[in-house]
Amino acid sequence: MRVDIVTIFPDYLSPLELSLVGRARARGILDVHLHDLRQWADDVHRSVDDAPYGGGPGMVMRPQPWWAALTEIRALGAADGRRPRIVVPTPVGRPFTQAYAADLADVPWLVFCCGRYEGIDARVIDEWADDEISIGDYVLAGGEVATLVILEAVTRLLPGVVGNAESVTDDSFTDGLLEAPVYTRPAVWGDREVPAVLRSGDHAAIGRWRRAEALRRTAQRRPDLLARQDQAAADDGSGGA
Ligand SMILES: N#Cc1c(-c2ccc3ccn(Cc4ccncc4)c3c2)n[nH]c1N
Repeated sequence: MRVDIVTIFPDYLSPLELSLVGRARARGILDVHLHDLRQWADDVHRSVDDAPYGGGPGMVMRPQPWWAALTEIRALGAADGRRPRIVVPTPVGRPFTQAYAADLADVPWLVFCCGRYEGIDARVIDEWADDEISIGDYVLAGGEVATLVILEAVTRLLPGVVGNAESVTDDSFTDGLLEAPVYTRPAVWGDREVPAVLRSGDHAAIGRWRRAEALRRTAQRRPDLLARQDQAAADDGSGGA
């Protein structure tokens, strides 16, 4: 997978040199290219923002640098007919979910547009954006953190990245439920003991315990996920969660 990231703060993306994503890059599974938007700004001051039409607080990112940047980046694929999927993190985007991550993990070339200020001129979004994604119902100061979140969730799903493929399929949300609690040694920590079933070696019982715990946790913390499961079950005629 090739990933191009356009930002006025390239250093904000330095975590992509570390850990899971860093290892995927070192192994050639991921090919990340960072671009400073200012290199495309057409004025001597390299300006990327201007006052909003209609007034209001803050500044808006000018269309010209983005248009020039995306035109040049898209042209990289012209010779062999490749076209990138252009992703714009934004507070007004579609919610980012594990299913969305799985969708993006199948895309050979992603381009992330990291906005700042009050956002990017709407004409850029209208023309260029394939996906407008929000990572949650809170307000950030720009798209870089969201790009890191999205890219980590997508990279985990790329073949060969996570050693034990099962740990990806057993993820929270993959089956629509939150994961069961996890434990490791020692068996007793202070006055707390690991549930006996997990040390029983009875894999059927362990599976039942984990499913029950996942359902309990989901009902307690994310009843919306259960409702979604029940609706999906009703739609395909099978039993609920
Ligand atoms: N994904 C995502 C996001 C963002 C986000 C993303 C990109 C930009 C660019 C600029 N801003 C600042 C801003 C813009 C408009 N309104 C308020 C603040 C951003 C926020 N905030 N919250 C999320 N879940």
